[in-house]
Amino acid sequence: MTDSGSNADRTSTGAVRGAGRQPVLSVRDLTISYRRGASAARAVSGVSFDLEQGDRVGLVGESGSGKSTLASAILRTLPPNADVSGSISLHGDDLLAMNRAELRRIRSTRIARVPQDPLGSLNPVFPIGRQLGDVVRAHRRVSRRETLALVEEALRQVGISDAAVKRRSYPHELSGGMRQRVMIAMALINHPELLIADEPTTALDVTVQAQVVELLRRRVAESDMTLLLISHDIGVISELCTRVMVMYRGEIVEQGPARDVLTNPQHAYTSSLIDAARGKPRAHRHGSREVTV
Ligand SMILES: Nc1ncnc2c1ncn2[C@@H]1O[C@H](COP(=O)(O)OP(=O)(O)OP(=O)(O)O)[C@@H](O)[C@H]1O
Repeated sequence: MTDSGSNADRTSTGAVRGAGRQPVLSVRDLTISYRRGASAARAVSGVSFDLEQGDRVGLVGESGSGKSTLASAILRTLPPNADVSGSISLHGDDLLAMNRAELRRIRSTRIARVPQDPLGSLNPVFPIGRQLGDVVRAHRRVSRRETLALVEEALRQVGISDAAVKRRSYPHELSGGMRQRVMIAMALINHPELLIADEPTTALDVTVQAQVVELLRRRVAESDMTLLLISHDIGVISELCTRVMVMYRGEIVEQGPARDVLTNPQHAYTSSLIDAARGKPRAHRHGSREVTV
């Protein structure tokens, strides 16, 4: 991850590591506003960063800081009332200029998403195996038999050992943890370069959360994938991420190696987030504004 616009100063380490290679994702001066009637509210303000191959970057920040807006811009799923300026490129390809057909081609094969709510993302009327198979066949010319083999392999890779049976299950027949495993299988089945996970464990029981975090960690490491993980949970970030970006009111206010940011935060807001995660909420000053987390 290289810094290009943040006001934190230790992010240059990523720039050295990525020198000479094209980043997987490059975001430059990204600004996003939502139109509401005659007015507009800015949700993301002049954000710039790079993600290099294999980077696992945690995006943290309080509710409303712009994390999901940033992720939606990268996924090209912003609502029609969003105005975007700046640039986002995926291995040099201009994501913001892509038309629908181009976006269909890159979704799942180059960029994929693990959602917060698997139930809302799965189709209730089809077995999960069929839904995984549809994702494969949307992008590859493979026989039914090959599709089935790929689906069962994908399910086994996320720890679903009785894949031949489980693939016939409907979403409502599975537990929340199982459904999230299915979503991870679906996100990875076409080997994307970049995985965006938006609060992937928030909707799960605490015990299942740990298993899903471990699964994500293993699968991302096995495939040397680039990960952008949005989370409020500093614990999840420290388990999964090598680097951290902190968003505050639409800006990236701090970024750097996870160990440095989480043990020695430079920005008062980041300290508050870490204290909040340790159960020590407190108020601090940010600029002229009083903030409580
Ligand atoms: N569709 C929309 N229309 C108008 N404003 C929106 C829309 N979506 C988000 N916003 C506003 O944009 C700002 C950033 O919201 P966003 O959801 O990106 O933050 P977030 O950091 O992801 O928050 P959370 O952690 O609660 O998901 C907020 O002020 C929010 O109210």
